[in-house]
Amino acid sequence: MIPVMEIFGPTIQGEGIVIGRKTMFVRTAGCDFRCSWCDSKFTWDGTMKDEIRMMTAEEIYGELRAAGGQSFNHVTLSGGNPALIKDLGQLIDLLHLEGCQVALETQGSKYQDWMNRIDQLTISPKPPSSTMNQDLDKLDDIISQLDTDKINLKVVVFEETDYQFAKKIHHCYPQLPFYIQVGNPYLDDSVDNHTEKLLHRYEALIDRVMADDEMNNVYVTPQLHTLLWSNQKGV
Ligand SMILES: C[S@@+](CC[C@H](N)C(=O)[O-])C[C@H]1O[C@@H](n2cnc3c(N)ncnc32)[C@H](O)[C@@H]1O
Ligand SMILES: Nc1nc2[nH]cc(C(=O)O)c2c(=O)[nH]1
Ligand code: SF4
Ligand SMILES: [Mg+2]
Repeated sequence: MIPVMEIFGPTIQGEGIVIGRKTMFVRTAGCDFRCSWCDSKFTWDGTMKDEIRMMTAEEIYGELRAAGGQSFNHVTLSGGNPALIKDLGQLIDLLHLEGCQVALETQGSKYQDWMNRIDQLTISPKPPSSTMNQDLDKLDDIISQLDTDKINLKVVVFEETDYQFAKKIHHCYPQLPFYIQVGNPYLDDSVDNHTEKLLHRYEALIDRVMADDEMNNVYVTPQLHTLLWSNQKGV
């Protein structure tokens, strides 16, 4: 069984290596981290615990089709930390059988043997501003068990210490595609539009990377969905 917090889409993947891709989302409940700026706290802080549903892979697939019809062939699994859930392998296999590609977002704290069956696996180690103390040996152990052609790294940056952390991670794994993503501090879920402020922060991060001759092989990205829809749920 899989603890599901929400199923939504089709929408665009707003982040990372498949940014812009038409995709459905399955968001699992529960996380082993507590990032200070987590934009999906409702997956772990108890405020929406009544909405968690224990579902089989078949039930999730049925709901994806009910929401998206035939209008998708890509599904993103996020959370919370979907890597906590052993049974997710059944959903990944079913989605593949049904002709869908599968992406997954995780922070690199847990390994599952289904990870090598993900088409685009994004690992997003947490920088100092998150207040998490990412175990870099564990991260290394996980990365060493994965196919390098399937994984990419994404580090969120709010401040200079985060930027230095991002650099360190990139230089540990120069062979992996590296995404540096601007942090969003505007986490209220009102429909207030924070686009202009977010674009300023994005531009500042671009300037930082452009001036740095040790960060040439990187992608600097915003959260596209956040520019469009702020931190609304379900988009
Ligand atoms: C909500 S997390 C869920 C998956 C997994 N727990 C993780 O952190 O990778 C999905 C992505 O959103 C990023 N994220 C979370 N809060 C953010 C924020 N306030 N600004 C920018 N990115 C954020 C995370 O770093 C991660 O890359
Ligand atoms: N559109 C959209 N793109 C996303 N990329 C990563 C997301 C996430 O919360 O993991 C996310 C999300 O919540 N919505
Ligand atoms: S690891 Fe991901 S889901 Fe968990 S608290 Fe951090 S950003 Fe949120
Ligand atoms: Mg999100």
